[in-house]
Amino acid sequence: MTPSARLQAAIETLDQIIGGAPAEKALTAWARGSRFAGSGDRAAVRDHVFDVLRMWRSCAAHGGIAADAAPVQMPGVAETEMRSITTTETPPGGTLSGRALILGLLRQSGDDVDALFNGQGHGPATLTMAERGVLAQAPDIAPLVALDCPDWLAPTLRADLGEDFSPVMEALRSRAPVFIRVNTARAAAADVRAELAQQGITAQPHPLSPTALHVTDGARRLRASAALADGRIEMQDAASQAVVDMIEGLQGARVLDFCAGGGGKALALAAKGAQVFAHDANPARMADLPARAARAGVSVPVLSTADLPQAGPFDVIVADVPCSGSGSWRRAPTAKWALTPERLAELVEIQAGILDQIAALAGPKTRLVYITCTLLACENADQIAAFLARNPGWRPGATRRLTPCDGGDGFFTAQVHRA
Ligand SMILES: C[S@@+](CC[C@H](N)C(=O)[O-])C[C@H]1O[C@@H](n2cnc3c(N)ncnc32)[C@H](O)[C@@H]1O
Repeated sequence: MTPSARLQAAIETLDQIIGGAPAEKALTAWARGSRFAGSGDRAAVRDHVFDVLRMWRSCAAHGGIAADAAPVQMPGVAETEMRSITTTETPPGGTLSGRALILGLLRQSGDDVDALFNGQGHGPATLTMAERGVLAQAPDIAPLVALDCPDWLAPTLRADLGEDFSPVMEALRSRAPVFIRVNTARAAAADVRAELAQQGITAQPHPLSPTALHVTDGARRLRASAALADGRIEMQDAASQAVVDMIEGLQGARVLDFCAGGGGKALALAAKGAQVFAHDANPARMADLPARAARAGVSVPVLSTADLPQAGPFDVIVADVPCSGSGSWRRAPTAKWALTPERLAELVEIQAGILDQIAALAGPKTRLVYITCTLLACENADQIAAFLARNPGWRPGATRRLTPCDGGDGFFTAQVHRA
């Protein structure tokens, strides 16, 4: 496919998303109906679509969508949770469309729109007079639109991030870097790097974690690598690895991963020599964990809620709680537009409940480790302060907050100990 044809495919996929289709479904449907597309084409179309999802507001504004244009219905989000995204002061007020969004994207990246919208082959039709009119005008983009920040959340993010607000919001507009975690129980990082290099995959050590390698070239070849297939590496963000590195004394420790989900943290904990037990309120989320653990050469027994009271005592209980995910909006950009004040309040309540649940499971020597991938203080430091206020028998321990400006996703971790 030509670069223009890939853009046209992204335009059509975005039209499906505007119509209410979840992004992944729309991309899969396009790929199924486009057997001629190779893996490079599919990757390029996906990149265009996700670039727009990350920069939806600014793409709409640069594409000439006016403030009163149709509300953006983010894919996979219940109607009650949908928020309208308005792009103020952007004449002349076209209709929201995949074509306008892609125009807005190209305008921001400085690409030659005329050369790409050339009407040839399967590429987009040539520019209309109205589109030429939009492109001819100097864009007048409000600062929060330029940062692709939801208006309602800006005061909170500003207060919580301080001078990091703009750099962090800017970073969240870009693609996330690709990281792997070397399973150091099975392989040395240097050997993995050398093996990957032979397959055309360049991976560099990263300061966030000694187990992290930043894949700077050939990331798409990872899926076919023997190291991934046999559990010597896992796909895992570097900051996600860094928060596990913070937990001391893991060798031989009995650790409960209370919110294990797919098991990313559980496997990282086990690789450090912990005897890890996995639990999740939604056991279906742990479906892949046994196979992943076997591949990594560890055993991670799954505990049901009914098993928990008898399974202790644990040296460490980790709660990688559900959160707004604001630290990982690069990877899951629709979450940025789907979050509402009501959902955030609900998450804060769930997190407080989980902290109380793990405290109730703790023995006299158990340490609690709270983890989120959010940047919001109400889900992070404030949550821990509220827990300590409710529970005078606990004292604060090590805390760390990472933002995308540190290189990985935004993460927060806080440990609490018996007073
Ligand atoms: C951030 S995800 C966990 C990610 C996982 N630890 C990893 O590293 O791949 C949060 C998980 O918490 C689970 N969860 C939500 N509410 C819970 C609760 N009250 N008790 C336990 N787990 C809960 C969700 O099902 C979800 O799998």
